[in-house]
Amino acid sequence: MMDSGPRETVIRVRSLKNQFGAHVVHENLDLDVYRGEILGVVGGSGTGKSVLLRSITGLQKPKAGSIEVFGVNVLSEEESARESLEERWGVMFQDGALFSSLTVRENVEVPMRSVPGLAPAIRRDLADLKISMVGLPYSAGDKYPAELSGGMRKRAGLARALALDPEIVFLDEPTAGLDPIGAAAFDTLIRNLSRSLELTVFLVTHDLDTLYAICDRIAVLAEKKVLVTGSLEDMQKVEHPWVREYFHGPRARAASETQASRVATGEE
Ligand SMILES: Nc1ncnc2c1ncn2[C@@H]1O[C@H](COP(=O)(O)OP(=O)(O)OP(=O)(O)O)[C@@H](O)[C@H]1O
Repeated sequence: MMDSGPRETVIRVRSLKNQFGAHVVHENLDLDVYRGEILGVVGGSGTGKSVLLRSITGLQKPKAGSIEVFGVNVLSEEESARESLEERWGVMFQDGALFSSLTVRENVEVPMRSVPGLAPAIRRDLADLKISMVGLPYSAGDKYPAELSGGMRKRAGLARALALDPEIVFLDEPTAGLDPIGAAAFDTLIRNLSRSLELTVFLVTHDLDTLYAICDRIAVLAEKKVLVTGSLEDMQKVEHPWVREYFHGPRARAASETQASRVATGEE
């Protein structure tokens, strides 16, 4: 992330509450996301990482609180304001969430269909551009999701998330289910796209390698809220039991060593 001058908050969550029946998932949750950063959102299973992502993107109506994206209140705005906001972000769900009956190119074209006056031929060319941006071969555009590997499907999902040139992308466990080499390649792709397109990335992950390799900042969900935010270094000092176990455990050490060797061998 470029770190020059004061940081611009692009997502501001305050006093968020989410509840399903008697089960309170979030209570008094606050979070700021800054322009251009890659924020890694971590936490134990069921702490509500996906629910947070869904709340911010308007897919889950919270019980209480406020959510502003680019200064617009996601929860109370009129439909038209919300729609124009939705053009400024893209979402990639875990399995890519592609339409199985559409080719990759047609999937990437879906969000573009809402843009008035965009001729089909231009839409097609733009979709091909997005497909190549995520490192898929040109031929992938004509394939159906079932014909692709898991890693390629994720790339296709990312291409669709990038369809409208968003300023923010939300990624829900992008490397889940990928082998380590595929996961590392996906991390590199996210980082390179984030830098070249000046994207803000909200990234839900369990993957410590991803945190070490590409995240500028980490937000830990625990005890129904964002317990702490900061750098990896900051996380080392947090005394909370889950945070200690997560960032001091053997997997964290392995991830830290992997990243150190990547830097040493110039892969970084
Ligand atoms: N639509 C829903 N109805 C009822 N409960 C829900 C719903 N969506 C989520 N929950 C519950 O909210 C809690 C948080 O779910 P969420 O999927 O956000 O967790 P998570 O932190 O992303 O977990 P994981 O790391 O396992 O993916 C869980 O207990 C889940 O069962």
